Amino acid sequence: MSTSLVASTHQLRHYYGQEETKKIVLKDISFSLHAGEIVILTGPSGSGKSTLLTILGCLRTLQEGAASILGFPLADLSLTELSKLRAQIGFIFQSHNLFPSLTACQNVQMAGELFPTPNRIIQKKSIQILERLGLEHRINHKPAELSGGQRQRVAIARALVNKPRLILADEPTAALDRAASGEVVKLFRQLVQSGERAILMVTHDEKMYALADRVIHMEEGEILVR
Ligand SMILES: Nc1ncnc2c1ncn2[C@@H]1O[C@H](COP(=O)(O)OP(=O)(O)OP(=O)(O)O)[C@@H](O)[C@H]1O
Repeated sequence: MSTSLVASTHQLRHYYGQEETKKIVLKDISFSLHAGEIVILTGPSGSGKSTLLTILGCLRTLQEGAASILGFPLADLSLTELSKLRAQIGFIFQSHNLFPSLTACQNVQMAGELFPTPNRIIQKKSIQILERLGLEHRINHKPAELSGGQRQRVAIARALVNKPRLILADEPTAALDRAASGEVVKLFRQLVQSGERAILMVTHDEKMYALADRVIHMEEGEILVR
């Protein structure tokens, strides 16, 4: 396994609310994620898992402590730099936010278009990953014409098409049947094999546990097991 650091935090704290409603939800979180690793984040509902994922994904502002993603300390970045960094992170969240007016293929291509790659290559890659995820018959369908599990697979294809170095996932296989979730597990394994990228995910899927290098357990905003 490579030792290059993909993401790290040092004494990260996060609060919601203000004054009398202010509540701490992340308490001095310090951890590192290295290239080549698949790490699972567990913990009861409300323990702070999603908050941590969204901070690492530059979707939520860093409040206290330090976090560094792909070598960039988040506190030092401008909004433009943060959005460039965000484009290098693959997100798989439960609310998949597909564009309703675009087909499955066009939704995946949108992610590819963030980079200066010729359109035909992006289209080819988008089709390849959709096929890989068993959606070869749904490439030109719009989200409303797809089942929940198919929409989830389009969202996974969109998150992975650029082969991001950091992949953040919240229950990526929850809406999938056995075959589709098996395909996602294989895809994740292949993605980290090169030793260039890392995956941090919240999951209850046993197949993912078999794949993981480490499990981080959170309770009430703290990391209990490293
Ligand atoms: N936008 C918000 N405003 C106020 N409080 C929030 C907000 N989002 C989350 N919280 C609270 O912060 C705490 C941590 O929530 P978070 O969603 O990070 O936990 P979680 O471990 O991901 O939970 P789950 O497994 O249910 O998704 C919870 O007490 C939650 O109620």
